[in-house]
Amino acid sequence: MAENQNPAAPPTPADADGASTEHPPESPPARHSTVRALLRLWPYARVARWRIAGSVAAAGLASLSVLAVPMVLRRIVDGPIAHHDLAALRPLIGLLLVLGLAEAALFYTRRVILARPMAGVETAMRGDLYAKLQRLPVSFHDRWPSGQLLSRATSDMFVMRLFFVFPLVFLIVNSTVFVTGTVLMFTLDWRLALITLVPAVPLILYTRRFEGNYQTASRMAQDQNGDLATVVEESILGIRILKAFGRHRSMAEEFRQHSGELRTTELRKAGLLANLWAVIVGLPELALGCALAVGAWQVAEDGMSAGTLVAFLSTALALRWPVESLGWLLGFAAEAGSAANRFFEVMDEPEPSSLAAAEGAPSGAPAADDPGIRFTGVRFRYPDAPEGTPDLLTGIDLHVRPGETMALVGATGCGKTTLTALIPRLYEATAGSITLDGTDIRDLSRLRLRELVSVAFEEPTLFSASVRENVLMGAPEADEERLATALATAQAGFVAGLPEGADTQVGEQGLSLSGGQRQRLALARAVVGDPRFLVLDDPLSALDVHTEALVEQALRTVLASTTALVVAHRPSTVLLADRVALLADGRIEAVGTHQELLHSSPAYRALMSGEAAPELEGSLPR
Ligand SMILES: Nc1ncnc2c1ncn2[C@@H]1O[C@H](COP(=O)(O)OP(=O)(O)OP(=O)(O)O)[C@@H](O)[C@H]1O
Repeated sequence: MAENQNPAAPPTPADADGASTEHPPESPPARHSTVRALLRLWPYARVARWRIAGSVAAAGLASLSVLAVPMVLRRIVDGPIAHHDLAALRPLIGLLLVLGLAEAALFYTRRVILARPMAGVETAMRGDLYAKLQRLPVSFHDRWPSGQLLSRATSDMFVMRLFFVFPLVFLIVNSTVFVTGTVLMFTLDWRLALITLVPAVPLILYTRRFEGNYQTASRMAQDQNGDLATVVEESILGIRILKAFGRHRSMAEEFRQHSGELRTTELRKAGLLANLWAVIVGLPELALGCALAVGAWQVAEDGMSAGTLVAFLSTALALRWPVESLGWLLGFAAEAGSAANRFFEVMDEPEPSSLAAAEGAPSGAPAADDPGIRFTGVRFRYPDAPEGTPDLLTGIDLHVRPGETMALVGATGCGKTTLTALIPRLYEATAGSITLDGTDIRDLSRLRLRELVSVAFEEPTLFSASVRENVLMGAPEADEERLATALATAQAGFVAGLPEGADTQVGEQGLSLSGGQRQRLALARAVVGDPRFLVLDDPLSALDVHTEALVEQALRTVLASTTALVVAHRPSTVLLADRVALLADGRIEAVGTHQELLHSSPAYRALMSGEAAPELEGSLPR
């Protein structure tokens, strides 16, 4: 009896896991989408359908054995007890024992058969979500706070799994038990049954209202949980800045505010549940009291046997759990429904269609009828740019010749990084085309594109892995020699001095290394695959002038066979290039050697005048 007679025992999702999910950028789900959202989970749960059916059957049989007890009691009261026949009592007591043992065994079975397959279902869903997040474009990740995605991949999964293991089974079983018990009550005495069922109508109406309100509150709590996760994540990642600027107090204040909001919502949920509980427990108790009074009067008047009254009351009491559990079962279903909604909000995000389609496209070498990188009429605006703002890139026409290194310069914020991000298709150009050796990048498979183009950004991103693993991300099949050459090209000699050389773990985000060291590893990662096209977004900015000169010298060897576009902020980086392109007002305003542009372009002169050291001018590439 333990499982179904302790309604307070099952954990609510919020109790079980402090941090929940997200903050969907768009509208919250429709109020009554719980069932629809949960139904959409069926393809995942389908694999465990026989287990779910077995669990329902076991729980159903256990509950029915509870309902059989009143019938045995009736026979005991009206038989052996009424006739003082102790010999007839023994088998009936034995039967009660068997029913009790069967119930315990069946409930145990119910738990055991579902636990393992549902853990597998959760793993599959999490795997799909992770894969989807990897496929979604960078513009998606720009919009969605990572804390929100993190909580979707963790606590939401837990809520959904628990729904299948417990509430789903009991929603089915308890409804069946309720119907069976009601029929039994009518069989025993229809008048008492009617009295007992009077509260059903207000209960149903109240429950419907509760469902909508609770779902709204659950969704709000999950969103606030996601916001809270984002704040915690940002304050942990940015702990150095927070400490350096003494901002930990204001961050703590922000945390407290989010935490307080979440607390308020959780209290609201608890209030809604408490009200429902009061109604669900109070009304049936009242009706049962009335039924008891009428029944006792009927027994006194000889209109009913004492055994029937005992059986009726025992049946009504056995139905208390199915009715009372309705509150938290509905609450749990609402939470699981909004968790499922939040899961599908991500899963339904459209993927870049041509990129996805190109997955299966042939990945042969591009046609070389137009060698190099060519931008033709390329326009771009960020999907989340405010309404009415002009396009960031308004018609880029540029040709980087094969084997050439082109520096891209322009005022800060003019779109240099954005332009380079279009080549590996981190963002999709809104118009125009980009070709690599004559092949439109949209016609290349993602794999092929990544093989052809290597990138290194000003902000180097390293992962919690060894130096070797971080560098070889750029060419997993590369051997030791290539690794050593790449490290040498990037002037990453410091690696040899690390405790375990290239096998040294660099810590989360590589924060155990200096900024310049991280940049050099990121550069080594970009060149290790000996890529045909190299996109460098000011990857030497953290290096001192001496090291930068050494890297540049080494890079010349690499760049001799590579077509490269290099965002440059410093004249020293411009020197690396064969030609320079000036980006201004969303267009390429001028192209030429540094010297040519200095003579022909006032804008370029103005841009360089603040930075160009006179001693560099003499050694300009021509
Ligand atoms: N994800 C984004 N969503 C919306 N706008 C963005 C996004 N990233 C950049 N921008 C905006 O696009 C503009 C160009 O940014 P970009 O980083 O390309 O400039 P940049 O020329 O590389 O600048 P810098 O020389 O300072 O590195 C900026 O105004 C920036 O605010």
